[in-house]
Amino acid sequence: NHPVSGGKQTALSSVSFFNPEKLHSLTIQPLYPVTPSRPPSTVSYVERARQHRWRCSDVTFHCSDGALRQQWIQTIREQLTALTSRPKHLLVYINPYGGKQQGECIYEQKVAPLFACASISTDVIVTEHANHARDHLKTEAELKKYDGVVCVGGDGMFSEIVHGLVSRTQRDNGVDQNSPEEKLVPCSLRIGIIPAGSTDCICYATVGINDPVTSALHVIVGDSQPMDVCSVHHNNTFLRYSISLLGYGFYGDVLADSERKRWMGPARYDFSGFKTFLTHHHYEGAVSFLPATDILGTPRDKTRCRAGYVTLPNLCFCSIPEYEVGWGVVRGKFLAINAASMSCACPRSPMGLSPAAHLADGTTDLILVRKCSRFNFLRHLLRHTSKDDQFDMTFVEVHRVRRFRFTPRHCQNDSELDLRENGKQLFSQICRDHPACSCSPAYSSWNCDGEILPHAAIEVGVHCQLIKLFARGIEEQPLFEDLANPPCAL
Ligand SMILES: CCCCCCCCCCCCC/C=C/[C@@H](O)[C@H](CO)NC(=O)CCCCCCCCCCCCCCC
Ligand SMILES: Nc1ncnc2c1ncn2[C@@H]1O[C@H](COP(=O)(O)OP(=O)(O)OP(=O)(O)O)[C@@H](O)[C@H]1O
Ligand SMILES: [Ca+2]
Repeated sequence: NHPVSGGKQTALSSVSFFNPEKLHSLTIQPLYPVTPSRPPSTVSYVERARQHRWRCSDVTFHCSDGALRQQWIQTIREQLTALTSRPKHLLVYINPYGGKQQGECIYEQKVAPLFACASISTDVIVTEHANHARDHLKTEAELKKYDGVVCVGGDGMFSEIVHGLVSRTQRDNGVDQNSPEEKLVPCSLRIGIIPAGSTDCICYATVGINDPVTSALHVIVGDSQPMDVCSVHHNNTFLRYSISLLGYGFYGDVLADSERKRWMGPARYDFSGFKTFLTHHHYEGAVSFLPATDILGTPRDKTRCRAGYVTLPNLCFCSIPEYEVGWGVVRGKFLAINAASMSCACPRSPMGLSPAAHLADGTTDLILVRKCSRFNFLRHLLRHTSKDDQFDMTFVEVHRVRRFRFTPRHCQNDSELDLRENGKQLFSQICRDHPACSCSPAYSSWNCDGEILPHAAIEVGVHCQLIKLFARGIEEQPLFEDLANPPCAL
């Protein structure tokens, strides 16, 4: 019996509302009265749009009965207070130099107004240098004050937050990160990513799109998506964590080259990708791995990690002793050795490096691309841009694993670093000896979520569901009728 109209109006106050059926709503805003006797009220809510985008809309209710109106607002407030998963106080880090250097602008214009509308208070830190956010989280931040940490930036910025939070959690719990066998303690605070980077692969694979408003709305409604984290060690020394891609050979060389071209912005990856493709270096070594034998899926099946995918936590990291399963070893010359702990879907490759990889199953997909012709490697790369199976090639193999190690051929015991130092010398010596050959250097670098690692010989273990994001995984595309449905009133 009460007329409903759309459109935004200035709010007097706001509370949030959530209808799990179709709409994930946000706020009800009792408005300035149109006439003093009949003040309308506006409910803001989340509406699904195309390609996994979420948008904030609102609906205005007019009610002639002031008491009834108050009752509506009261009821909505009570319902919202009962939603304990929604964050109320967030710590926000903005990288002003990520991606196209739009981080601050994106946050101020698109995200801050939504947080304010949802009554979320924030402490905002604009970072002043690389690792500012990581070190602040590791040592100073008063984490008890917050319900979550949000980063505005790309995958590199997200990685900083993960390193800060994971290290802090281990330190607070007396866990030694340097031991590769150690079981790490999961972080309690959820992490939100407002995409403003070059690749935004974590955001793309956990939300389905790199759109700041969509990500802000996932934070507001208090979504939670657990994620695996790989720890990387060298000689019992902790190096880094990886959440998306650990890549040696092609992706390591692309990254090393692209770091020198940061001024090009996101286009640096395409430039360096093309250059690395032409260079066509291969690297020799041995990969040993512990296959995940107790899981249902394989990297070659057609299942996709989608919202609501459930894993069996009791089958996660370290639950099966290594000696029961046995390690596999593959030796040879490789163009690329990639470990994808999640699909690594991104705008360059909408299905990702490993389309069937799961966000939170305690495994990583180890992809070995053996030395092959440029033409065949191009065919393999091109398949990342379509639905064709990039693993269905004789020179490619893929294993779903819980741990793996890589030893480069020229690495003997602890002398790897010396060799690496002298790597260029070694390479040029070889090439002087064989002037007509097309030798590859002895070593590539590991690309660990967009950071170069200082060692080629590494040991990697997957830690099942070590962190949680303000996300829900990629939702199956809703039917068109759902999009057309008008918002539900209370
Ligand atoms: C012919 C087209 C083939 C296109 C094949 C594209 C496959 C792209 C797969 C991208 C996977 C990204 C994984 C994400 C890694 C992130 O943790 C990390 C940090 O942000 N990003 C990068 O390291 C950034 C890595 C960016 C890598 C870009 C590689 C571009 C390759 C271009 C090859 C061109 C060959 C052209 C030959 C004519
Ligand atoms: N104030 C700052 N000045 C310089 N570097 C910073 C600053 N804040 C963060 N960084 C560093 O910038 C690097 C890149 O940031 P970010 O991930 O946001 O963007 P990107 O590299 O363009 O995107 P992507 O990682 O998606 O490719 C990060 O590794 C981070 O450590
Ligand atoms: Ca995984």
